[in-house]
Amino acid sequence: MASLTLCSLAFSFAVYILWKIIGSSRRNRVPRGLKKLPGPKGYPIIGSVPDVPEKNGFIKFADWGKEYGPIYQVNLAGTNHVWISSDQVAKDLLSKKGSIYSDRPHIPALIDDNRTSAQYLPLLSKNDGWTRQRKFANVIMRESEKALFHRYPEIEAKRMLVELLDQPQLYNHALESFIARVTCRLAWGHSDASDELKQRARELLHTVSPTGAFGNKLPFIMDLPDWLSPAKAWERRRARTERSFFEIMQSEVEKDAQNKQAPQSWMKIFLDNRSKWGFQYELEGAYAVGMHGIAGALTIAAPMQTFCLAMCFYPQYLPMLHEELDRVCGDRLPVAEDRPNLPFLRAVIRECLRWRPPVPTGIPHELTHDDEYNGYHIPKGSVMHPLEWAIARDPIMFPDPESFNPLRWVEPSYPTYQEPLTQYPTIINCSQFGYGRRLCQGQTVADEDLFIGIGSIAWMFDISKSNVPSIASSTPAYNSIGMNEKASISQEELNTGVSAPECPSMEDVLISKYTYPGAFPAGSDDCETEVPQKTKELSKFDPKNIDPTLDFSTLLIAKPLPFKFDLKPRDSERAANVRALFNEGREKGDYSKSREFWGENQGKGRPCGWSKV
Ligand code: HEM
Repeated sequence: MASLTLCSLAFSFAVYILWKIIGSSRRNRVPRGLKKLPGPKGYPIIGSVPDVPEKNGFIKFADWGKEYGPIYQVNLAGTNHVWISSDQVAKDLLSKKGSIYSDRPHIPALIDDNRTSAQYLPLLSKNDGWTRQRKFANVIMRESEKALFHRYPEIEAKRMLVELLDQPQLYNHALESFIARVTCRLAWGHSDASDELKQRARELLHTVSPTGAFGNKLPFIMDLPDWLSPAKAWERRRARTERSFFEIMQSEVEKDAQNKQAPQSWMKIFLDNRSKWGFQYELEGAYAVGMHGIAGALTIAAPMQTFCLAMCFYPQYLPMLHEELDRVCGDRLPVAEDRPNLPFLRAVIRECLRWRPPVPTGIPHELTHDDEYNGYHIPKGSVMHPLEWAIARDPIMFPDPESFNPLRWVEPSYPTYQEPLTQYPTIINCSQFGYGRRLCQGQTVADEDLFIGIGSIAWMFDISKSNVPSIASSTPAYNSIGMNEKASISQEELNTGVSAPECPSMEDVLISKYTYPGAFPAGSDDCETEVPQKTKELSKFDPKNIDPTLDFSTLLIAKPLPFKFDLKPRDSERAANVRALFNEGREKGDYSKSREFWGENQGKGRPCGWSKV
């Protein structure tokens, strides 16, 4: 049996390698009169894979951009990847030639083909499924924007602030929960499933990230039977759980709608106009809505975490933000209508996205026909990366690009300044949302969440680098309905050190990424038992030399890893007001408790449930 297993493994691997060699030699033929794009030479078969570090690989790609120019190519395990570090080149190709540059590459680690299965809109090929789902997405986004997102961000901001007051050391958890609850309400009308949504987002991110699932590194393992391939079995369970979750959510909203009790949501819009969308089967609507939920839950917390980081390392800007917020809002929290009057808040948000782009490598497009650019040949099938990290660091457009400087958006002497200040700066249509026909569809949701979320935190708190460990808020953690009492995201995201002396030090937290993250219940006292152990891999990494503002997670959506800082209410009156507002909301039934979907231990050992990531 064992030898049979080994033989089939060796055979699959050999076929895979042969296929890669044939494919790559075909692609290497450059038509007469054209040049090959420059780029690193790499090794036979595997190309430049060993030269790309797992951590902050985007910096390596940006460095190659400085060496080889604004467009270059790299062979990664037999696939031709083209990296673009200039906004102009990205526009010339991905936008102006959108008809051939708008496909998506295959993601081998997914159990169903991302290009054709109509499950993952952001990953679909440029086909009919993509067209009809994008049309649907346009409608749901327009409707939500018209309704000021049903004020969900403002409602949830109060709960987030109370969580931050009570347990500042779990700031990452509070920020992630804020985003997941708003997105959950937008998708299905209530926040009950926000923990589940976070977990679905987390697992999917692992599967689709080149540095995540094993199946993306060694695609042939996805062709083996499940019993021979634990990574494939893991993915099958993830996909089954995702489908089941989306089905449950759809059928619940349908039931509520029949009883005339369904609040406005993207799902309700789908159900109210079912025949209009042209979806092929009922579940396509469940996926179209669910995927927007996941896309939101994945991305928007990253700039909020970056905001905390920036305020610690560039403290000169927080008083300016406080001044603007106090002048415009006084003793109340910011609301949607304040947008035209808060240009500096918008500048800070815009700068967070530029300084630390949430998707630093961009989401790749695939080229469907051979093309030519400035005398260079770009072969069909190339995976095209608008490298956000480098694009946002163009020194002409962004002088002193490594510095966090929101003034570049509000002072006329900077090239990025734009008027009128009632509208600009804005994050809408910035390069961090991509290019051409695949432009991000959730921009307005992200804009609103960040405006209200970051605005509320800045209105309420002083944020500063932590020098001496201080004691957490004297108010005991709020443990009643509506507050989040359990872990729903990884240790990496929860295990922060804000103002909690007994929690792991920053060094411990840095080291923690080398152990596999597990759940760390919010509110649990035994931080010490969770201090991660050093592992062998630590030899690759010296925590003492890392720039703390560059300590990011390694998946496709890069988030600053938790770090230690002080988060203190600016005055007790604000804190009391927000608590009173939250209590009022609770009494009205505005805040529901998060719900478990898969039974005990999040479905451990069952066909559906949470998987370790
Ligand atoms: C700060 C937050 C966000 C960032 C930085 C971001 C970034 C991106 C990027 C870079 C792309 C790929 C664009 C391209 O291929 O050229 C994308 C696509 C997409 N985003 Fe976002 N996004 C964010 C929030 C959201 C939200 C809140 C939603 C939905 C509620 C969303 C839904 C989508 C969808 C559906 C696509 C796929 C479009 C397509 O492939 O046709 N995004 N996003």
